[in-house]
Amino acid sequence: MNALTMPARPRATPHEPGTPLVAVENVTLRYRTEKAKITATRNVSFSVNSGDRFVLLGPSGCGKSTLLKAVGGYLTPEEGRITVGGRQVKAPGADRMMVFQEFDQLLPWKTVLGNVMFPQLVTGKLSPKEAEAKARHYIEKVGLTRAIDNYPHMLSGGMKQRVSIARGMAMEPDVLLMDEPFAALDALTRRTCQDELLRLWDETRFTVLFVTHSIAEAIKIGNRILLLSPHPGRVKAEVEGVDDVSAADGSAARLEREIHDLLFADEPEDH
Ligand SMILES: Nc1ncnc2c1ncn2[C@@H]1O[C@H](COP(=O)(O)OP(=O)(O)OP(=O)(O)O)[C@@H](O)[C@H]1O
Repeated sequence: MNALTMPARPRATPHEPGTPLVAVENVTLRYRTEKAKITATRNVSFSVNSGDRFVLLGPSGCGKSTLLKAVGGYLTPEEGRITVGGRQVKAPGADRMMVFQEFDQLLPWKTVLGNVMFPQLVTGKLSPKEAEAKARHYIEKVGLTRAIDNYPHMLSGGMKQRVSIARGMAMEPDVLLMDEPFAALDALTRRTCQDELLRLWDETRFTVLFVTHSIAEAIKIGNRILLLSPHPGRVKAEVEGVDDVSAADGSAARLEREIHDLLFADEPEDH
């Protein structure tokens, strides 16, 4: 599913202060294949406040991507409900932009500028002139102004991910949905991209829902972390105040160990 195919949708109206921006309530998500029904997540609840860097963390196959897609409106919960800005999610919308792990999210025949402008033009949200100004602004924010006229094949993996982030941010969504956006990058580039995302967040305080299976990445990116059990995913715990831990005093390493123990405590399989 490509974020670029999203239909235009009015921005969510500002929600009541004190109420969560994203509310996931008792959500069970299932896939139906020819042979079986696969429960990806069972009875999951969490809420994301405006300005949160909320991380979904859990082992491979626990349903993190499935949950993110459901918030994106690409999957409908079999039970429970999801609201964004107080409105029930029923379809994809420009208030929820997704950034994926894969590098091939960009249109190969468009330049960096063209790619970042594209969703604005498709949704008719802005005039071409306004879309260009906004795109240039966010391209500058991700440090790609010098590559603005380049085509995707001329960019490194990290640069392509930064274009995807600029494209998502340029839509100024209520929530940016990021599905392991840095997982395919080499360790050094991954760290740089994480630092850049945090710098961007410092500047604009956008809301992000971020999926990863790396405990270290979750601690670095998130201010709140939801721990999911192995398949099918259920909530194991929520960690708040992650911003307060630091590498310097060893508290980040301690938290990493605690999360590890929580995540990998033995649990019976349940289908
Ligand atoms: N299109 C699909 N059809 C059927 N089953 C699916 C489909 N997509 C995912 N699943 C199954 O749903 C479960 C959750 O998958 P999901 O990709 O959400 O997990 P994840 O936690 O994001 O894993 P990873 O970290 O490996 O990406 C898995 O058992 C997976 O095999």
